[in-house]
Amino acid sequence: MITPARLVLASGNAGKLREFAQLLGPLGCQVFPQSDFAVSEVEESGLTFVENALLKAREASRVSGLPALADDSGLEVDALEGAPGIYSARYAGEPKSDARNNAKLLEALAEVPEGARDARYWCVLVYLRHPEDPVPLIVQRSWEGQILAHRRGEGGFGYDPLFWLPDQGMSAAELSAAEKNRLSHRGRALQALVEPFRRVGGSL
Ligand SMILES: O=c1nc[nH]c2c1ncn2[C@H]1C[C@H](O)[C@@H](COP(=O)(O)OP(=O)(O)OP(=O)(O)O)O1
Ligand SMILES: [Mg+2]
Repeated sequence: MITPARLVLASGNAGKLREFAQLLGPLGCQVFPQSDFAVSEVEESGLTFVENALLKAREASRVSGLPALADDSGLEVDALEGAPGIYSARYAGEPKSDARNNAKLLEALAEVPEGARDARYWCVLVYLRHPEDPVPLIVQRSWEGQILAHRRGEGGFGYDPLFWLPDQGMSAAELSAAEKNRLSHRGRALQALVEPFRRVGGSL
C-alpha cells in the first residue's frame, strides 16, 4: 500500500490541476494546489521545460514547506520549427488565453496542408522533496498528433480542441478525462514518476 503523502502541485493551470487530481487521488496522496499557500507565479525564464519545471517546483516547495510536483509542458509543431514550444502558454501574449493561442496557431498554419501538420505535446514533471533537493525526480513524455484546421470537442484544456489523434479518430478535447489521462504526455509521465514507489509500496 502507498503511504499517504502530502505534496503541493506547483501549477496555476486549472486544467492540469484537474488531471493531476484524477491521477493522484486514487494513489492516496494528499494533494494541495499551490493557491492554498498563496504561491505566486514564477517567471518561467528557462530555455527548457526542465528548467521551468524546476523553477516552479522549487518556489512552491519553498513557500509551502511541502514536497512539490511541477509540470512544464507545451506543444511542438514541426511546420513551425518547434514553436510554440516552451512559450506555448504565452504564444499569443499576456494575459495567457487558450482561445487566443488557438486562434494564433490556426493562423500560423493556415497555408500548411493536412499531411504536414504533425505536432506533439511535451510534458516534463519535476518532483522535489524540499526546495534544495539536489536529486530532483524528472520524467518527460510526449504525445504525437496533428493540428486540425478547425476546433473539435469541448473537453480538456489548452490546445486540445486542435490536437488530432489519428489512432483515436478524435481530438484530445473529444476524449473522456480517463482516456486522456491514460494516453497523454502528462498522464504517462505521472504514471512513470510514481511507478517505482508503487512497486516498493513506498510513497513519493
Ligand atoms: O494536455 C494538454 N492539453 C492542452 N494543452 C496543453 C496540455 N499540456 C500543455 N498544454 C499547453 C497549455 C499551455 O499553453 C502550455 C503549458 O504551459 P505551462 O507554462 O506548462 O502551464 P501554465 O502556464 O498554463 O500553468 P503553470 O505554469 O502554472 O503550470 O501547454
Ligand atoms: Mg506556465
